[in-house]
Amino acid sequence: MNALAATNRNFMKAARILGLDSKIEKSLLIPFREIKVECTIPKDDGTLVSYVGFRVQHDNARGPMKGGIRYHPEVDPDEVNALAQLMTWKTAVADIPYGGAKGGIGCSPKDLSTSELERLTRVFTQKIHDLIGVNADVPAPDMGTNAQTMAWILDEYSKFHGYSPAVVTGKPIGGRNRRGVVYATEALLAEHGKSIKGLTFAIQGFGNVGSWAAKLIHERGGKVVAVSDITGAVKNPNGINILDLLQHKDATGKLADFSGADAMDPNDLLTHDCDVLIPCALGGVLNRENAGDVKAKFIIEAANHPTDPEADEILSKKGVTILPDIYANAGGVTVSYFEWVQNIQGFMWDEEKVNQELKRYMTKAFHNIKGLCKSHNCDLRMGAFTLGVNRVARLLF
Ligand SMILES: NC(=O)C1=CN([C@@H]2O[C@H](COP(=O)(O)OP(=O)(O)OC[C@H]3O[C@@H](n4cnc5c(N)ncnc54)[C@H](OP(=O)(O)O)[C@@H]3O)[C@@H](O)[C@H]2O)C=CC1
Ligand SMILES: O=C(O)CCC(=O)C(=O)O
Repeated sequence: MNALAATNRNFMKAARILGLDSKIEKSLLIPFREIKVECTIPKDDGTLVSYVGFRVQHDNARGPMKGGIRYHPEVDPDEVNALAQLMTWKTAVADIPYGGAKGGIGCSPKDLSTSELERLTRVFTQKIHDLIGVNADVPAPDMGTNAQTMAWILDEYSKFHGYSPAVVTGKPIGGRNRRGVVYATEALLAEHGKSIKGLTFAIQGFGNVGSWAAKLIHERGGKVVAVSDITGAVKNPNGINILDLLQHKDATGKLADFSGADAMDPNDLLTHDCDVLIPCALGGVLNRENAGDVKAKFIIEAANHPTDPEADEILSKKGVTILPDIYANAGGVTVSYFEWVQNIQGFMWDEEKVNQELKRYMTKAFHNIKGLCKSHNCDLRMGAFTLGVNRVARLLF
């Protein structure tokens, strides 16, 4: 099922639980605005190449629209739409004053030089600069983009509007705090009388999100027994030394050929023997083909929409507990909110305050979701969706 159909299906399920009026349902399914732009740049050898960029602004009932920008060959309008809608529910679940948006460019960032990426980012910004803004729509990194991409957007945007640091988050200053997935995991495990220490973890993706999750789990005494990226996968039943693996990836750009673990087929990562599975890469990776073979008892959706609705049903029948994306990875946008607030106020927080506040937001959201699971007798995904959808819908009309 495509990402948009799957996201709409989850939204409709939540709308039915909440008894939403069909007119409100319809207005929440239709995005506020969809932008599609042509981005042509000269390559380093002087030849011209054209890309298509998207920004979907889903809803702004709760505040400026917020969401990442993805550079990936599979970026398409339906997927960006789905991701933008998920941002609306995610920011509402986290209870931060934002709506939802998402953007992307259909390109292979690894095949572009740094100066080509810079030109592409600047052209994209030129095309959308009058539709984003500190109080309108605030981009951030997602797959294939990073702090450098955000710095280029800020610089290009500032040429048109004056220096406006709060127009993007995930900028280089101070780096990006990525403890949210681990705080969410701890909240779920505590509910089941467990902790990270001593449990086994398999992690798909070793980029911005996956490498941080792996590092923090390793630091807390969890055993990361399998990790994959696009170049391959590695496993070690005794636990991989993640600090060594990070050094290896830094030095070689890949996980493959790491001497501290055995190579494995990346297709087996999601069904690897472990207590907790954390998808941190693409959407739709858990589907009816592989869901029946999943061995983990817990799935933490650090990626956006990694589980399609058919897999959701299969996994639920198997008794697997899924911590849904709109809560599990909400730490990223919550820290974006802290960055935006600091930029607007011109007042800097220290890292301890960021961590404390993030933990407070994540813990509160978890308890709010659990409360709704109890009152609606539903799973965590519907607990999170009903929480998010209701917080938006109650502001309409
Ligand atoms: N960045 C953020 O702030 C947030 C991101 N997310 C979501 O988390 C997920 C990951 O994002 P992020 O970490 O930023 O992206 P990155 O681009 O930093 O990392 C993606 C990782 O996934 C790997 N990967 C790509 N395709 C595959 C594949 N087919 N099999 C295994 N691994 C693969 C990449 O491999 P390689 O390293 O070899 O390229 C890379 O390690 C996305 O779903 C994103 O939407 C959610 C919330 C916030
Ligand atoms: O930090 C942000 O603003 C957005 C992060 C994002 O794109 C996501 O949560 O999927």
